[in-house]
Amino acid sequence: MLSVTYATRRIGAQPLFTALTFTVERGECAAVVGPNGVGKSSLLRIIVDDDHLDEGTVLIDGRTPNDRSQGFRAIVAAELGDQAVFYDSTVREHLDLLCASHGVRPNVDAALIDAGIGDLADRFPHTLSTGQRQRFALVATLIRPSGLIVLDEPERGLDVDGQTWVAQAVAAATARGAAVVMATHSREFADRADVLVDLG
Ligand SMILES: Nc1ncnc2c1ncn2[C@@H]1O[C@H](COP(=O)(O)OP(=O)(O)OP(=O)(O)O)[C@@H](O)[C@H]1O
Repeated sequence: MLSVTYATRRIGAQPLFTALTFTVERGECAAVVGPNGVGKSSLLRIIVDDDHLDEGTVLIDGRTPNDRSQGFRAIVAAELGDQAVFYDSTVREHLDLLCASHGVRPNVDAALIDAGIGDLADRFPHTLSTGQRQRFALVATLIRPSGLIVLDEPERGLDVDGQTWVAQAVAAATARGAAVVMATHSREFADRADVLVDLG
């Protein structure tokens, strides 16, 4: 599903990572780990075509990332901590709109209940707490159809129950055949991953 080959990214003359090579198959979860500033988010941004490699290749289902392509956007679902929201649409309305744009009608309320925020469906996203908003952002990423799910520190801001929910949601996604790649500072998430990409 995701193939990263001899990938090198530099900031100025300074290499972030060099000749990085790994693959993530459908049904697998990869954890990208390493200290602050080592290049985890940069790698994820390259995968979603929001940044570029200096050398090497990233292929998703054999194709170079291209966020202008509808086909690419249909396959890749990402939560990189930069979620924008409409000020006057509720949590449920955001998810209904997102699902409609992907041509699906899942049970939005059930997904919110599963994420522990079933009581927040009629709230505006900007009124949510940090952890509630993170759960909402993750539901938005996980509820739509996808083949590759890209998550930047999904544990960010979450309490223990929230982290347990994310772990279960990621396991459910891989069980249905999606590939997941996540940057994480969670030892537990890293230990559970099928593929470990250590940039440290
Ligand atoms: N557009 C940019 N211009 C200059 N420096 C950048 C740019 N993007 C990233 N960097 C630098 O690249 C390095 C890696 O950043 P990145 O966000 O990928 O790290 P990270 O491993 O995700 O860190 P953290 O664990 O803190 O989230 C940092 O030193 C960052 O300042």
